[in-house]
Amino acid sequence: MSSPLHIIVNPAAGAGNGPQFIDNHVAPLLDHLNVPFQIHTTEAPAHAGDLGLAILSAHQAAGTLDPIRVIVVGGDGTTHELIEGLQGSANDEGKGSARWELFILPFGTANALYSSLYPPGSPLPDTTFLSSLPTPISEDVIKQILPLIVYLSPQKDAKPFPLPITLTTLNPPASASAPPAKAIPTHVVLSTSLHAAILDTSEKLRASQPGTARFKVAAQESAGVFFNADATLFPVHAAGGVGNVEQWDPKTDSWVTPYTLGEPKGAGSEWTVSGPFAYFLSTASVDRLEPAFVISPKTSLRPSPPASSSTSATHAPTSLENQNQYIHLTILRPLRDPFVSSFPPPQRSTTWSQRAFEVLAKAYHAGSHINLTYPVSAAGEVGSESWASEVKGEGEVVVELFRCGGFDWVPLSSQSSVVEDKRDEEEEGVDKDRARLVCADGALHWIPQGGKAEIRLSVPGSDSGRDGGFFIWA
Ligand SMILES: Nc1ncnc2c1ncn2[C@@H]1O[C@H](COP(=O)(O)OP(=O)(O)OP(=O)(O)O)[C@@H](O)[C@H]1O
Repeated sequence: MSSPLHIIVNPAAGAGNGPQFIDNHVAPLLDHLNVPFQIHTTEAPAHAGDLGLAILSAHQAAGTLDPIRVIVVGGDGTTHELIEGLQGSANDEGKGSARWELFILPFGTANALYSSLYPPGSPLPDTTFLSSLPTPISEDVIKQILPLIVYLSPQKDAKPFPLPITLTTLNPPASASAPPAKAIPTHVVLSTSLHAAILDTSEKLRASQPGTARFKVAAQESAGVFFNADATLFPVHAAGGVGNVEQWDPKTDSWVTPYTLGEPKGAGSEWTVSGPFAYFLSTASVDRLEPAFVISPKTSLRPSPPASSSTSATHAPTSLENQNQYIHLTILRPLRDPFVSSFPPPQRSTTWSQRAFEVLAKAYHAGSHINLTYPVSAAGEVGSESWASEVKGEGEVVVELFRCGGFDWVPLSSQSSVVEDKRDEEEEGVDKDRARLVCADGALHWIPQGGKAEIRLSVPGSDSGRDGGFFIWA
């Protein structure tokens, strides 16, 4: 008998209707198609990881070489907890680590991964193979089970994509004698600066504002904060080749050698990005954080369409892209703004805050923020026409978009130029310099004082059915 499909459902995610949806729609569908399955319900935070470990044990005890297939019914946080719980544990007694194939169903609040795989308006799949169901399946239900339909469809040429996992290590200063820190896995985003600060505030608002509106309230509070840090970007080193650090050039619509940074180091392959930063977000898997907020529009887990010319078909970065080997960074550095830097430090924060909203609002317009350029001359009133960003104009790009294989984030200690955030002062023992704040798929962590975060990418092999790691059906 083939291994069962496992369904991990989080009754606390999103509007809380995952369990009912499984009972009403998924279970009858699988029963009808004679697909064996087991339902596991999370009972508390982090329980998805324990459930994953129990599934792994049962799978190993059964001695099967099948992949472990799990339908995750929840938000990005539920998948994150499953992956985090399994980290370092998937060793199959020397036979290689287990291969996990995930089907994410969008029952969280933001559903970043699902809406990146299926942006609003995506074409619906052919579901004629479901026409024998006693009750016809509605379009609304189909839109929530798209990965499952790909898998269950009789056309069996589909296969899951490798899911890149970023591994973040929060290291104390080199002088500190601490045991090596355990890496934090993320499958959606790893961020610092404004995005992490927004999550920090929005978690505090979760009880009073369960919907996505709380993110906007939190953004108002932190949009003018400057985060003092340096980042170093590293190239991709993968079996598929080496991929240099590159920067998106909206004027030519192509990836090019970084052009807003100084000179590279490390034999020309490593690049330093000096702060202060306002926004710093990395992802290897999603182009959006919610259906309409397309913050990293060049990121996709789906292979790019075959290139028309044979030269570009064998080009290393394209193949690395198709193996999901790049981390994409979306960066805003406020002092690159000619208006902001023309003001004395006390007024920079409020000036920048308006720019930040101007830019991030454009992410809601199909990710068009990456095409913005600063006006060439820093004249005119803040908020006026001459202050506004242009689209692919003559000035410097507003958003710096890079792709790389990994990076270090090194917070610098608070300095007078940093706008310090005073809101958390009631928290005992926590340093208030929020450049040390890191958000890993919505979970917040602090980099030790004087230390740094090291972010590296782990991508499962995609050529052999028995390769371990996480794969995703879509
Ligand atoms: N039985 C439970 N009771 C309470 N909390 C739970 C339970 N099971 C899981 N959780 C917690 O629910 C939280 C929310 O889940 P999840 O992040 O998937 O949904 P979300 O926050 O609504 O959506 P998204 O992450 O897409 O924004 C998780 O962080 C998890 O720790």
